[in-house]
Amino acid sequence: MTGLPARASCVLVLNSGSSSVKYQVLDMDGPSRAAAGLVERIGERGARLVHRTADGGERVRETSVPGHEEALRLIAEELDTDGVGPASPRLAAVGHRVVHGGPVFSEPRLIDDEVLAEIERLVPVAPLHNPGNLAGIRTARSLNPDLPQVAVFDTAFHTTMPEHAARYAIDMRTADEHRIRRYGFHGTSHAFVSRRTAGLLGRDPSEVNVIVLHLGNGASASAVAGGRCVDTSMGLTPLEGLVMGTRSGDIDPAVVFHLSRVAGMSVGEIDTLLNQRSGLLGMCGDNDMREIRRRVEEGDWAARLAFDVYVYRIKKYIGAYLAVLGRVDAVAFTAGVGENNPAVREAAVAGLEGLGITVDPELNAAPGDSARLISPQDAATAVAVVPTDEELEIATQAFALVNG
Ligand SMILES: Nc1ncnc2c1ncn2[C@@H]1O[C@H](COP(=O)(O)OP(=O)(O)O)[C@@H](O)[C@H]1O
Ligand SMILES: CC(=O)OP(=O)(O)O
Ligand SMILES: [Mg+2]
Repeated sequence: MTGLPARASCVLVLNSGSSSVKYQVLDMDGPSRAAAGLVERIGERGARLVHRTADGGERVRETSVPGHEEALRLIAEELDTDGVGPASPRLAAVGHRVVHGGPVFSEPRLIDDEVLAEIERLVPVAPLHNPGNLAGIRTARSLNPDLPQVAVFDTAFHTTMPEHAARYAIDMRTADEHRIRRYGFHGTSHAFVSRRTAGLLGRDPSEVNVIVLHLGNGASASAVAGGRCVDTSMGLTPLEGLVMGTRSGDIDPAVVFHLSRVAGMSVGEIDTLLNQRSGLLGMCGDNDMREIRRRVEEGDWAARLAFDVYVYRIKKYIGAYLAVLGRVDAVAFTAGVGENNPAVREAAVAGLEGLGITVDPELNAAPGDSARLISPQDAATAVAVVPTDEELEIATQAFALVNG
């Protein structure tokens, strides 16, 4: 990366999970990707870093990574080699994905001690996510205390939800005292994808209604009216809604009482069951859709049932959001499963032809890595595959914030 001018046009984006850190450096002059990578299995055996350079090169390091501090130090070393490390004058900011922003944060925020303390207070409602986000922020700050750190919240896009969509029908005083309401997550992705979908239709986001289906490891649906979120499937925590890799999504809350009273499970055990041992994994032993599809093709009964429950839930949300929006211009599939799995897309809209929602089998099956329509040309509602780019969205928001 020699020959580029040394000015602060780059943003380092960190998506710190409990056992992994995904990162990218984006040069906002392009925008173009200056570097990207992943440290996985932090605190476990077999930890490794995979670093990709702008010219398509790859460097892999297999080494012990006991915690986030060591992970970020490794990342900093690799980025230094490419001239875009945390001390480089080319960096304008670090943008952090923060999953839970609670009721306070509806916009990206420059991180100070107060913002950090609030993210910490939200750990109980995002136990799988906020602790990793915090570790990433603290370590990045210590590596270069002078570099602006910006938090971009998964919940921010959903703060436009009306009260009737955000409220649970429970005792109002209890709800308010404990800030219990539906917050929604993956908002950075829902915002990016709904906007891109409008672009694909050649229309302004303010004119179109879109149902976005973000189907990754975590999965959520949103109803977006004229660029604003009016409902989404995740709630107080990222457990509500669609069936996910390891999370149940919607269940009768009385299942929790039953597991406690009848099965004798503790709250912690039930939490682990619903968040980490349920969903696709709990139903068939696999949470990777590629593996599940392979098993379905072989006639595996458990994989078939898990698949059917997964796509049936998606279909129910499409129907619900059709009712919420009144008129739907497009249904957009995104994230790992949504972008790559034609069988899921086909099954999720099967039977909705009467509502104007259907896919063209050939377009749906055709591989591709850019935003594209997969519905028949004369369809009333467009169905689209729209790759998400949460990192680009985070970098864009962080860069805009530090540049006033
Ligand atoms: N080619 C593919 N076909 C089907 N599923 C895929 C494919 N590639 C990735 N996936 C699915 O995407 C999931 C991960 O999605 P991703 O959006 O990367 O999740 P996250 O960001 O939550 O880790 C994997 O669990 C896998 O099931
Ligand atoms: C909020 C959430 O579920 O995030 P992820 O998909 O990264 O687990
Ligand atoms: Mg993701």
